[in-house]
Amino acid sequence: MALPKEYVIMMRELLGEEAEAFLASYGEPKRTAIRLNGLKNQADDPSEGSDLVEKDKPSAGRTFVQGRDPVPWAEGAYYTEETERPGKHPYYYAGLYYIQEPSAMLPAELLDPQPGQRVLDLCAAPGGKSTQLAAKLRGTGLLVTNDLATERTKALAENIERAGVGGAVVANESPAKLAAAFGAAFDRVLVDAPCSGEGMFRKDEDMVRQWDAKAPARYAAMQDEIMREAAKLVAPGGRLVYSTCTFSPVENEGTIARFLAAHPDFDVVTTEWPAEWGFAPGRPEWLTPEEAAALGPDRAARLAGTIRLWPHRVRGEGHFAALLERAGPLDRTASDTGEESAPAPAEVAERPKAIEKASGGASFKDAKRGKRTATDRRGGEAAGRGRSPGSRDGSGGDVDTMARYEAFVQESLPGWKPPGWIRIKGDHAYAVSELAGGLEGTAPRARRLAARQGDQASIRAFPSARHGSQA
Ligand SMILES: C[S@@+](CC[C@H](N)C(=O)[O-])C[C@H]1O[C@@H](n2cnc3c(N)ncnc32)[C@H](O)[C@@H]1O
Repeated sequence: MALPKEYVIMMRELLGEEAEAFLASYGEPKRTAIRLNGLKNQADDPSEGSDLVEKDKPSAGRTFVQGRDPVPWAEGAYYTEETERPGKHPYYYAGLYYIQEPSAMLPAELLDPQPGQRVLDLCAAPGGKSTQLAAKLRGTGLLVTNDLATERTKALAENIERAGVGGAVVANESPAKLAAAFGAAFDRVLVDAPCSGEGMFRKDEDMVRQWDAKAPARYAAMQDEIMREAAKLVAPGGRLVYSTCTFSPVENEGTIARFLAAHPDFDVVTTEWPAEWGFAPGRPEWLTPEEAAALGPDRAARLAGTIRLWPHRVRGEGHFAALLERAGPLDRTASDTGEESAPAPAEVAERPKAIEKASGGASFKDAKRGKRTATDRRGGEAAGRGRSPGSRDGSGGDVDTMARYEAFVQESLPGWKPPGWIRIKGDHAYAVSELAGGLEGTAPRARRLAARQGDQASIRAFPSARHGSQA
């Protein structure tokens, strides 16, 4: 593979004696893998949860991975051959697995969301890490999955839907707008940042063509801005993973150093991994003198707790990941185990102040009182009485669709309650998680975002259950 000259010089300077082994890795095949979707590869006994790989009765997805090498750092992930085409298999279209580069599976593992938590994936498209995070939530809690690029967000929404994710909200917003809408509401935040992509040269030769020596500095400025907003979204005691698929220090240790210097309430969490996986520590000595001075020697040394994945050391492509924690007690509103269902609106008494504030307070009080808007109905309640079929409800929903949805539930699913409140969008009915209260139905600002979307989804709420127009 022909690498840019300046890139080779830069990597030789960084890696010294190790550079030859690193450069030789470009002659090796790229690493490929799939990750079983824990939300769909259920074992026969539902009480067995999503601990699927150890079970005796293989689901269709598990049959597909039999005999393959597991990716050791990722739950339910297996290497594939470079020549295979798992994207053409019906199981892929059924959402039984997701095709994901093995190193790219590390950030979600590091973030390690627990069932019941509120999780934000800020730069999420096309959704590899979001689907992984969703599987870890096991249908509980809330996943807000966002990307700034509209076209990419459409692919993200499709992947979330194919994976059968419940309780998710897909957003197409700037981090600043999300920070204004939600505040510090998330237990876990992932920033899988746009980057110069040096770690993906073997996987995607377009990345080689697009690279130039100024790219790392350009991306670093973008990363600083995203991280500034991301910090506002992390709850006290919450965790933030920052990851890239590049090697340049200014986008990795540099971004974390600049972030920590500006956010004394965040610190690096050091994790330990089996030596045979080949993970390497971050390199504080690669900071610029300015970055090092702004952070101070003690905090700079903490950067050794970040993780570098080098293609000549791990069975995967190039990656960087940093696990950060915000100081303070984590004030969980959902249960720690997350096994209980989400509270009904009248019970959401311990909703974080940040959401309450962002939603203007009044609507939250309405929710506490059990008052509902036109789109905030549970199955079985009457819809659109006194309104002509086809007229719009309060936030762009179609009253006729709501009526057909309710008739369908009454006739075909008597007694069934959706696991959230119902929002009508076009000819679909979505059950929106109660934990998304700051976004839909309670937050006037965020509701405006959703309402102005036209046919370009700005915010799409994904259901735990979804019913088409035949409803
Ligand atoms: C490395 S990719 C994310 C890959 C994704 N996490 C996955 O696992 O499939 C980075 C993403 O950041 C998005 N992006 C770029 N600038 C952004 C910004 N300011 N805010 C949010 N997302 C942004 C890009 O559109 C791109 O989809």
